[in-house]
Amino acid sequence: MTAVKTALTIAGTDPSGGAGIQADLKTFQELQSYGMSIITSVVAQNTTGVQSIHHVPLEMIEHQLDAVISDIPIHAFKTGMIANIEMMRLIAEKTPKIDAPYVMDPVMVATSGDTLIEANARNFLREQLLPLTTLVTPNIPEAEFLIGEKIETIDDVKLAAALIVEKFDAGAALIKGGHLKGDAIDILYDGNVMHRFSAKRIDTKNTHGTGCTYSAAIAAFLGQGLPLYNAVRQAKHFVTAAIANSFPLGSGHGPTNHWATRVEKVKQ
Ligand SMILES: Nc1ncnc2c1ncn2[C@@H]1O[C@H](COP(=O)(O)OP(=O)(O)O)[C@@H](O)[C@H]1O
Ligand SMILES: Cc1ncc(COP(=O)(O)O)c(N)n1
Repeated sequence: MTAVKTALTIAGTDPSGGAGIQADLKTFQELQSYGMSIITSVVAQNTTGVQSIHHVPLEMIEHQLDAVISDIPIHAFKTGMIANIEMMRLIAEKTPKIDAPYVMDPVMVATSGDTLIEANARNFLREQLLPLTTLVTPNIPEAEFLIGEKIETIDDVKLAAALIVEKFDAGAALIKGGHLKGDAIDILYDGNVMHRFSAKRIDTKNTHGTGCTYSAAIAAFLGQGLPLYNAVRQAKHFVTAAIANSFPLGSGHGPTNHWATRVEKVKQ
């Protein structure tokens, strides 16, 4: 029996390697989980933006899910880009069969500003998928959509995190402060306690894929058996190092740099 833990991502692709499935698999690998992937949409994108999107036929998404679920134990999984209601419905049907933590990155808009999910799918995500999650990880614009209010201060962030758990029934909420001013402060509400994770803001435009990397790291750590707080703490350390080591690849928002993050883990 091997001690290796598996992590599965269900998401869209990024051929330029910075976000989506590619970022998730790189993160799983760096964190020594065995990475697996279900592709929902093939996205032609790079550091400057999204050029076109091809949705994988629903039946093929189902076959990919069945192939993995029927054969391999899944210790944790995450979802990223799920573009439309039909895909969401399929995922809502299939994933309860997976007895493992579920981290949802409610991807709506890429760092470049391009929209990645259909407008009518947002409500479905909030109403049908959120209650299935162990943790949802919205950035500020995504959290604003989920609660239907503007978020400007850390107090607003805390209120939003509480609402997402108590009103919309997410298992826990981690709201990421990358889009606010000042230090990069994220708030985790686990249904009981409000936790705060803070890092110095790094002066860089190379933030393509930060959200994907962060949620993939959390999923990997949960799959390795860490409790939620500890998984987020390790993942925050990992994503901050990946941003600090990012580099100006391409002419737009460069990617975070996973392989330069081989740093010692923080003491819990
Ligand atoms: N410039 C930055 N310096 C340090 N941390 C950052 C920076 N930008 C984002 N982060 C952190 O990266 C993680 C991803 O956040 P964010 O960029 O808001 O997500 P998304 O990619 O979904 O928009 C969070 O932990 C956030 O605090
Ligand atoms: C397929 C896919 N999924 C997600 C993102 C969001 O990336 P970011 O972390 O930069 O917001 C993306 N650009 N492409």
